[in-house]
Amino acid sequence: MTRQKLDVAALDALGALAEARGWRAARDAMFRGEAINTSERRAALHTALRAGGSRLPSPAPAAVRAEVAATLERMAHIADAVETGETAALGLPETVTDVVHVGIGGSDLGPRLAVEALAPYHTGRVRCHFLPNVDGDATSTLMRRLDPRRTLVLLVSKSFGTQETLLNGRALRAWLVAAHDGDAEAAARHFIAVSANVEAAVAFGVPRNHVLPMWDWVGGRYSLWSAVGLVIALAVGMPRFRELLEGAAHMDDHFREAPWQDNLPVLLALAGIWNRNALGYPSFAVIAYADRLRELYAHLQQVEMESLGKRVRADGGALADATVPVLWGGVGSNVQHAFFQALHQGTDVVPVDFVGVVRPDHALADNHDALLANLLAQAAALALGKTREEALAEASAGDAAAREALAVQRTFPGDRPSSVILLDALTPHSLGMLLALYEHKVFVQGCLWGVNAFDQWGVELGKTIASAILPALDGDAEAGAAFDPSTRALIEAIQARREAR
Ligand SMILES: O=P(O)(O)OC[C@H]1O[C@](O)(CO)[C@@H](O)[C@@H]1O
Repeated sequence: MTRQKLDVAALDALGALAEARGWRAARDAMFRGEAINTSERRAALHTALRAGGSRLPSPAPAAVRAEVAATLERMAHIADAVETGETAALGLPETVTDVVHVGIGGSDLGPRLAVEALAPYHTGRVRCHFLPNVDGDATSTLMRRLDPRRTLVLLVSKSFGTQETLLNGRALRAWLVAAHDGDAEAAARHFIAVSANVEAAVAFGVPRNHVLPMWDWVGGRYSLWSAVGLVIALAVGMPRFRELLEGAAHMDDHFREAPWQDNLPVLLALAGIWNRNALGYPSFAVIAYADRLRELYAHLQQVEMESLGKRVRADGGALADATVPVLWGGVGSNVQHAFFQALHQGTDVVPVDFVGVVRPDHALADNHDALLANLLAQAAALALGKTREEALAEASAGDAAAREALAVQRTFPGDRPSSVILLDALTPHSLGMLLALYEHKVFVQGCLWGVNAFDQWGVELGKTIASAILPALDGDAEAGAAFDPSTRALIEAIQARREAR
């Protein structure tokens, strides 16, 4: 259900634009595995990862489908072994009670969201922990709390070159080696890696038969459907993981079959384009009225902003329009008591996607009714607002001038757009559908804006500078001299305070 500020004529014009930009041909090229990620000369074939759950024949290359099937089999062996406690047969530790998933960005956000969202489906065989950040706080806390002999570490990095992941991996390796009295081989049994760079994972010390593949045709932010999602399979079991894939595949089928007028990803995309380009709204919020979807907006931040945060067209030409709005969000009803004031009466209009769940996984019906009532109320309040006359009728105290002043404060402009997405229940299947819905929304917007939604050159510069700063922080004066005055001053301030201790 949407309350977008679009009339039929505007929607038809946007649909005609999508048709003129060839969204259907572009979509089919993606599903076929053409190199649509032109700057990296790669396919974007995340849909092939879930094609097994599709009703439609997959146009992805047979070799790709075979690799996907083989990898799913390997994941199933591992997940089944963890569930039955027969891990030793796979060269893993005899007992596994805890799994630490080490990875960042796309190698973290999607899997973490899914593991949290599917809590009622957890088998309970293992506890799952996530270690995305290079901040040593979380790493050292985990090393204090967990029993290394019963811990399985998943090193998840498409490139196997990500600083945060490698540093945490090294810290955990040292912890495991120490727990095995210096026996590196025994410690290596605790590692599984998921990477497109198998040789780097092996060089790190992960046994070759513990490395699951990734491929250059899967973007990090689209990778939870691959072995990157092994932690999901460990948490909920492989049959549930396959249901997640199936849900996504059903959304793929809908995206492939439905005309734009009925096509949910296309309609979401067109509403977003209208809000951004016709109405000029600079941001967009996703509010889930479900605690278990608390990480949804964070995952979508990467899916939308890393994909569409581009300032030139895929062919290098200048863009005609602004691209991705800032995506932010949180969990309702908590955020009603935080930033909703600004959504209702602030000077900027922020379109909202409300995500709700009709049937909860608990018996507290009163709580759930209140949750849904809040969702519906917020969408209605944003749309309808409250006129000055209505506010005036409510203001009883004081003289006419005071009542008038109060009424102005209590007026809501309304006419603020939102969409409501309701899941029947939060299951592996519906979660798969929801996440694929947004992936395809992004695809359509990329198509209309003419940008490459599958590269992310904008994250490279900071990484390069951080590598160069490291030796300067360690006291290499020559390295420090190369930086701009602000960076130099900050490095010196940090060094001075370290020395002062
Ligand atoms: O899986 P990797 O190679 O460690 O990369 C992690 C993340 O880093 C990024 O490249 C951005 O820094 C993301 O696109 C990616 O999901």
